[in-house]
Amino acid sequence: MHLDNIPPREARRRGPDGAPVVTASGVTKTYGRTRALTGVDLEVRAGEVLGLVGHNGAGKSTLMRVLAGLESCDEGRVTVRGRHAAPGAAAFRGVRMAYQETSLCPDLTVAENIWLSSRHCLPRLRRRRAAGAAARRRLDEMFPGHGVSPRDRVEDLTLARRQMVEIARASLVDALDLLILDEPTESLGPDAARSLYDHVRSLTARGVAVLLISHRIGEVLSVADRVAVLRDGAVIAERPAAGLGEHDVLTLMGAQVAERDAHRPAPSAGLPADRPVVAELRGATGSGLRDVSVRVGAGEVVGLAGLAGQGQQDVLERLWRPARRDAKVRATRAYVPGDRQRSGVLPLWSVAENLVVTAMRGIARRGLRRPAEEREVVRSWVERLAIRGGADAAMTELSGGNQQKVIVARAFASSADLVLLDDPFRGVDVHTKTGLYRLIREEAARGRSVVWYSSENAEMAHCDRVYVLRAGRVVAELSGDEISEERIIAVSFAEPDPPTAAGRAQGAPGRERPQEARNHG
Ligand SMILES: Nc1ncnc2c1ncn2[C@@H]1O[C@H](COP(=O)(O)OP(=O)(O)OP(=O)(O)O)[C@@H](O)[C@H]1O
Repeated sequence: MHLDNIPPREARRRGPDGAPVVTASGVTKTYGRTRALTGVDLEVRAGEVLGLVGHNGAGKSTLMRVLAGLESCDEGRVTVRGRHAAPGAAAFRGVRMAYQETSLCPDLTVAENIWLSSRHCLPRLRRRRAAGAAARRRLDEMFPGHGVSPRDRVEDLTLARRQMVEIARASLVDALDLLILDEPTESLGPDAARSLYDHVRSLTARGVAVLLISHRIGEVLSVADRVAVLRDGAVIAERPAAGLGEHDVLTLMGAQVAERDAHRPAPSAGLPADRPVVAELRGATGSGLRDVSVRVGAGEVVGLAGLAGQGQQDVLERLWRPARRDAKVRATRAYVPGDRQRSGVLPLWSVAENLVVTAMRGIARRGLRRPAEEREVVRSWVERLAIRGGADAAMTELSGGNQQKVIVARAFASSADLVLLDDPFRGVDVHTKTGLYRLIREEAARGRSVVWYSSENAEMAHCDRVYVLRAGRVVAELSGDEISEERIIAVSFAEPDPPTAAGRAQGAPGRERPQEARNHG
């Protein structure tokens, strides 16, 4: 059967729109002492988008795996179109899931990955070509201008492109009944996210059910027909999205809404002359940067903003490894990488080991480790960031958001004077984010410096100063009241200067860029 030909509704094995596709009844799931789900009742109906929201560790991913037939439950049952189905049963074939961390094999190509997960719908002969063609068609349809070739090795793709392939992979099946999207837009730019939701609408119009998990509550409310709120493993509310406000949802989730905008710095005008500079780039050029000058004062929180892929990671990289003459960094440094699966998490180690690994040296005396002091450091960070799972849990037992908290805690637990953050709060719930903003300001008040790239412009309001980058150049330096989402967007999209001959030769600005690089914001 041809992959891209989703049959017309009457030919599909689905009921009328609105009929339950997958239903969970009294589902309970425990991992050791952790009760991830407690008696969940939830129904996903044909032709609807059901939004699922909840704090980090609420049980969203666990519930998704149970609903997709990938995991068994301890109590309760899951039915597909009214019939009881055991995990792995053929009934789940039309239920597909796109994972937040992606499920792709990094050392295989895009086409090979597609063949692995969709081989039952592909011809046996010339399979690589068929898988490549199907992948390209679906990517073109979902993410115009994606910039992915079926021959690309997944490992070489950016986070955003990997996410696009993951979503396309999930939707490639001969008869899609339910598409589960776990934090699909955390690594995508606004254009790619818009394209995705256009596609979601075309799927629901054909009767496919979509389950959307996201911490971006505004996005959920604008896309979903219904919203279910999961709290500590139980569905505590299920409402139509129309008429629900962001504030209502956050309150149901248990977030302290009033605190959200606290912890903003007092407005300042630029870097005070008397503040020592701990790190500096002077006219940094090459590997993505073009004459970038950036200064970071002691105890300052400096933001890097602009559309994604405009050189922000290169600035962080240059401050992290200041090998060249144009970089002067006096401070000791810690780095929170953007891609936690590739370079952040030490998966075979416990939470405590992951957390203390950078602080160990500072805690040790005469080269000897001090286990009691290490345990105390770990305990205080687990408590401070409310890391669900505890110090002794294996890293892989933690939910995605809690893993991210450990990586942030690891950087701040070190004795580094300068903490470099590469979009660190992806997948972190609103309540935890509030705690992390407070943490950043507290650490800055103690004299620590922070350089922070965020794909969410609103977060930049927590910075003292912000450099906005475009095509590898700093196009604006904002401080105090100038820092606002609107201003950053305006500067990011302002007409670029006409390219110079030298610029054209280097090929940086003024050139057509792929969607992913152009549109993250
Ligand atoms: N394989 C596992 N082993 C042990 N505990 C687990 C495992 N998977 C999940 N858990 C625990 O179950 C709980 C629910 O985790 P889950 O990943 O479902 O949360 P979530 O709502 O998806 O969180 P996030 O928003 O951070 O992704 C957490 O306390 C987590 O530590």
